[in-house]
Amino acid sequence: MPIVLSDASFSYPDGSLAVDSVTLRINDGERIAIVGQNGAGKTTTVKMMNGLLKPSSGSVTVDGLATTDQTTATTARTVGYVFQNPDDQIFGSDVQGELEYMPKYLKWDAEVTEQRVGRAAKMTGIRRFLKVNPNDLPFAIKKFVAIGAILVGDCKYVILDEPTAGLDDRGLKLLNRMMDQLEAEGVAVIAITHDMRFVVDSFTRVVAMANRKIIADGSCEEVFGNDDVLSRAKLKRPEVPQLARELGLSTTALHLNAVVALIR
Ligand SMILES: Nc1ncnc2c1ncn2[C@@H]1O[C@H](COP(=O)(O)OP(=O)(O)OP(=O)(O)O)[C@@H](O)[C@H]1O
Repeated sequence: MPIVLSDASFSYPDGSLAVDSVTLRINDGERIAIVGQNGAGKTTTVKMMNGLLKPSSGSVTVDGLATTDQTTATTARTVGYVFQNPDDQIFGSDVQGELEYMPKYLKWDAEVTEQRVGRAAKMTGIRRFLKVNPNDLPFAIKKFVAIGAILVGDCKYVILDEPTAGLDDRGLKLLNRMMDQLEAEGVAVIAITHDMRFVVDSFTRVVAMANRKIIADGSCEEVFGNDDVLSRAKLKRPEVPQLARELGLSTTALHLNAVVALIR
């Protein structure tokens, strides 16, 4: 069962329209990158997916249930949302406590809690920091604590807001490995990102937003091959496909090995 936004719009209480009539379907186990310039409406769109915001008009359903008919807490159990800034999410005094917050709130038994916390800590590479205060951790590790706290739950959809910001190569590898594991488990990953290299390396579907609307929804090849979309969404083509174009080799090659093969 999917997440379906149908002509969903959202206006903030001050009256400003942030998302204008967006229609989008996210299937189980999909990987989708949502891209577009600041203020395009990306964060508002994903907050509608997990019930943090309810559409002002149109509808948002998660596995067939309208978010307007459910509490945010109920929708958020199916659609996890990892905030862009871990400091907006983390409040536990140690990492273990942070990871155990949801199980305690939902009164899971000790065995299930231990198993889910262990799995989330392993997937996010934070096992050796369980006794540490998150505020004493570097930003990148704190980001993984924030992700881990969401993965403890049994979400079918995980939203990551700017997951690569502040990550080095090691963090990026860990993030990709974690996304591969989620994909293998049939969990959909929806990421908002300004990192176009991450998009071409790690996603198959790209949704581009501009001026509160979706202006493109397709494969990386389709979106990064479309000059009109790139200019309207103010996106920069990643270096490798840009180089392939400038050398007159290909308008669709995205990865270095494809470009090297063309040169050879
Ligand atoms: N709490 C709010 N009150 C009023 N307007 C808001 C609020 N939050 C966002 N907006 C406005 O809604 C529009 C869409 O914002 P949104 O945060 O969804 O965009 P975004 O694409 O996620 O941007 P960014 O990449 O900067 O996070 C913007 O014009 C923004 O100024």
